[in-house]
Amino acid sequence: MKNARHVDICFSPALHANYHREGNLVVVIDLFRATTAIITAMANGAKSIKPVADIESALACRDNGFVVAGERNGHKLAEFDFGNSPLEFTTGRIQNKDLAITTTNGTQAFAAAQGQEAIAAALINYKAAMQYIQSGKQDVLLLCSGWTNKMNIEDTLLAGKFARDLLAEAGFYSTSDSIAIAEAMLEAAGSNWLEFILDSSPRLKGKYELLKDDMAWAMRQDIFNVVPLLKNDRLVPASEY
Ligand SMILES: O=C(O)[C@H](CS(=O)(=O)O)OP(=O)(O)O
Repeated sequence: MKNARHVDICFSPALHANYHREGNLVVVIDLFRATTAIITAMANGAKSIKPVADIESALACRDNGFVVAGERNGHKLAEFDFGNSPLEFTTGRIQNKDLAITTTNGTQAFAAAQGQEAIAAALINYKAAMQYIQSGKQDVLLLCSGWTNKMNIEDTLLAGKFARDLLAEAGFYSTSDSIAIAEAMLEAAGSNWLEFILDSSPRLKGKYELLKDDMAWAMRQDIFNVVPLLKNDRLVPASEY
């Protein structure tokens, strides 16, 4: 379709090479919790955020003046200043700081997107991320961080919401089965995503006590208008949307 923009969903960073299209915009999604945490940190004044795939490289960033955030399997790592809870990134702790962050899944998705135009998206910056996507001309790849290279429910729901809203507009199309899968899940979830997620995912139900405040934060829509944009190896604010 001439001039129309293709929309696709990749359910895991491990599948990224199969979905990549030259020059596409990669929208990295990690609702629980990496992109929600990154957006919160940037909205609260972080100067830049460097997603780092491995623990040693993230810690080494301290030598270059970064504060560091590190999490694996939901738990903050020893020696790090922050874990992966968005609620930790308060203005008092993060304003004017350069942050390096490594997490179980989200920072692996940014590693897959390295060298491409990539933004961080969540529900908390949904409208701003949509406006950023709409303002471009490229094909769009919604890249779910998933869980340890597998598909997960929460990122699929959010990717389905972006896809549905983009495809409702003129100028976007898709040929991908991923869209039908994500939209069917979105339909099944109805309006109470958190209830649906907890009912459907033993993994997240088991983590509910640990993550419940962060999950509630992640479910809030459009509280920030910042869009973190990957420039070289760091996320910086795109313009305000
Ligand atoms: O801590 C997180 O939010 C997750 C790990 S898990 O799903 O809780 O095990 O990391 P993320 O990279 O944000 O998916």
